[in-house]
Amino acid sequence: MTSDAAIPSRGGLLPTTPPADAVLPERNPNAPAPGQPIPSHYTRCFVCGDDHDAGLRLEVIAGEGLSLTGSFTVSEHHQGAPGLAHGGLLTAAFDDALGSLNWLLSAPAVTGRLETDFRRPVPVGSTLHIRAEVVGVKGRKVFTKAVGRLGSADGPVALTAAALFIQVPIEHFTSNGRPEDVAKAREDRAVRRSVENLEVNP
Ligand SMILES: CCCCCCCC/C=C\CCCCCCCC(=O)SCCNC(=O)CCNC(=O)[C@H](O)C(C)(C)COP(=O)(O)OP(=O)(O)OC[C@H]1O[C@@H](n2cnc3c(N)ncnc32)[C@H](O)[C@@H]1OP(=O)(O)O
Repeated sequence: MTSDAAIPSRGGLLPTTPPADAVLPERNPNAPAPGQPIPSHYTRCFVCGDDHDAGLRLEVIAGEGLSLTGSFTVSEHHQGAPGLAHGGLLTAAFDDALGSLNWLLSAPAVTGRLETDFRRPVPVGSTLHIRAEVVGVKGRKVFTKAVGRLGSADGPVALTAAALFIQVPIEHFTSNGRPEDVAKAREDRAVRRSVENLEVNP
């Protein structure tokens, strides 16, 4: 067996399950109330933005505590195999739904690690219902998990996922994004709302 030295390794998998000393912080009092929408963070976001012709248009609703639900309908733009959703695209939906949990903590964060288990094919035209929750926080690390069900909130399980988010300063976005998009984003209504919610100044 050969090992591919060109692909860097972190020296073992970093877990998406929280350590024993992780905590469950209080929900931020300024976060959307249970039952209220958690808005998109950027109108051009492929998953949650409304300014994207082929986007997933994920809609997210805050749940109790550090939880939320989300849903989107698979369109013909989202195919991998004929008539079936592309797996990577389903993973993108979970990335965003799990990432939206950070609104409840009101701290900007990016995905460090994301795992998805595909348990059932997801046909074009079906609606995927996601339930996601924070399972622990340690320092800057936010541990999360989610399930996706077909057709309804208690439909058959199609996917399960877990992710580790790392909290970052707002400069992560302003310094690393393509400058012209960052400049335009200062006027983006969804970004402005995010920045207000996150209580940070871009
Ligand atoms: C006017 C404009 C303003 C714009 C504002 C916009 C507001 C919008 C608001 C909200 C947007 C949310 C958008 C959500 C979109 C959906 C989510 C995504 O798709 S995000 C994209 C994909 N992810 C990345 O691109 C990350 C790329 N990676 C990095 O940048 C770095 O590696 C980063 C920040 C993740 C960590 O780097 P370090 O230098 O800050 O921190 P270190 O020291 O390396 O790690 C801290 C701890 O985390 C662990 N860690 C780091 N990376 C890990 C990983 N990949 N897996 C597991 N653990 C990891 C480390 O082992 C360490 O743990 P120990 O404290 O030692 O226990």
